Amino acid sequence: MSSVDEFTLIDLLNGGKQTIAFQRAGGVETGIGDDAAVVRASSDSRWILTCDTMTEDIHFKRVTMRDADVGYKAMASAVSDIAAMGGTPRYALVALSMPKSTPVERVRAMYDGLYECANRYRVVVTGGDTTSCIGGVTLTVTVIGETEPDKALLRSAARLGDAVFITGFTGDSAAGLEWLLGKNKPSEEWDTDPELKRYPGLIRAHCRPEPQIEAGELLRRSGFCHALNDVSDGIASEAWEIAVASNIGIDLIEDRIPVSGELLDYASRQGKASLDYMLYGGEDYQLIGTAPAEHAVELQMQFKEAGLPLYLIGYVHGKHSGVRLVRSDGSAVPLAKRGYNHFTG
Ligand SMILES: Nc1ncnc2c1ncn2[C@@H]1O[C@H](COP(=O)(O)OP(=O)(O)O)[C@@H](O)[C@H]1O
Ligand SMILES: Cc1ncc(C[n+]2csc(CCOP(=O)(O)OP(=O)(O)O)c2C)c(N)n1
Ligand SMILES: [Mg+2]
Ligand SMILES: [Mg+2]
Ligand SMILES: [Mg+2]
Repeated sequence: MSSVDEFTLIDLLNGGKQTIAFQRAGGVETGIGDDAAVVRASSDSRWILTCDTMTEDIHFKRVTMRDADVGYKAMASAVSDIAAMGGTPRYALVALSMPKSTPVERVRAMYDGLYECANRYRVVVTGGDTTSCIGGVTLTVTVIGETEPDKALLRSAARLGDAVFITGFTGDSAAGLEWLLGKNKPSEEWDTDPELKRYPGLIRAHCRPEPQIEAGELLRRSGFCHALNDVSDGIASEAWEIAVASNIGIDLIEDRIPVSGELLDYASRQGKASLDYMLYGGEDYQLIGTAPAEHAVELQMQFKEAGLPLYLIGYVHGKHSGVRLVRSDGSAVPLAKRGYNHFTG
């Protein structure tokens, strides 16, 4: 596996001849390649289908997340891909694999967290599967959401003349993870230990991310939104996905990307650039997207009325040329398509 990165592997597995005839028929309007698939439900409704997995030691450790956080975040990350399509989450299926020795209290706590998130976003858990395994706990959450015909917000819809927006702070989750790993204390103590308590916002961003369902629905209803993606692997990687899928170029303006006070403080104390966490960290679950520049301010007003932030952080230009970062001095530097990748880093 060492020679194949995560995205090449997905293409390799799903691009073969045998997939073409049957797999691409049957009412599938958007197949593999976006945050979720879109399939025809009825003449006035579309289902949105997605799943996300959380695996012990890859997505969480005992020192980074409490059991309830693991369940909460497994649901939240899958719900986030429904937000990334502008959809409304409806149902979920949960697959759980765990070693035979797992204490029942641990699973109970995970499910408390999982249902807390499901209730918050009005998702009904309708089933799943449970197995034993060798190694750590794995939770896979499949979410089924809904939207109207032709309303799903795709990565491929960015157009020349669009502004690029983001719904909130990024980088906090990656910094929170680094902080928790560095302290190496039981995660149960993250809101009582005086030292851990120093960065509650960073820890919360990592352990209790908020999928942007309300923002996604507002973007869909506004009729202004073109492309949309959720930030699971870092802004750079997600902006690249929009640029490639839409065959356009994106310039992100460094000074416009919002940064939290806690991240600024944390990064400066570590002697690191906050921008590195924001661009390459991941697990933020904010929405990054594009809308025609002439409607961007109106969109911002709609967000303000709904009590939600929306930051304009860049623009779409010309032909496909990847993603660049415009620095304070006006220089534009190419951004690497770097971010979290399961098989390369
Ligand atoms: N093992 C797989 N088999 C089929 N499709 C997959 C597999 N893994 C990922 N995909 C699809 O590839 C696309 C990209 O996946 P991923 O990068 O995990 O999405 P996201 O980051 O939005 O959660 C999605 O459309 C997803 O459904
Ligand atoms: C212990 C630990 N190490 C590293 C990470 C960082 N990490 C793991 S997966 C991931 C990216 C998001 O997960 P992925 O499975 O790629 O979600 P998707 O893009 O499919 O939604 C990140 C940043 C973590 N959360 N926990
Ligand atoms: Mg996604
Ligand atoms: Mg994935
Ligand atoms: Mg995802």
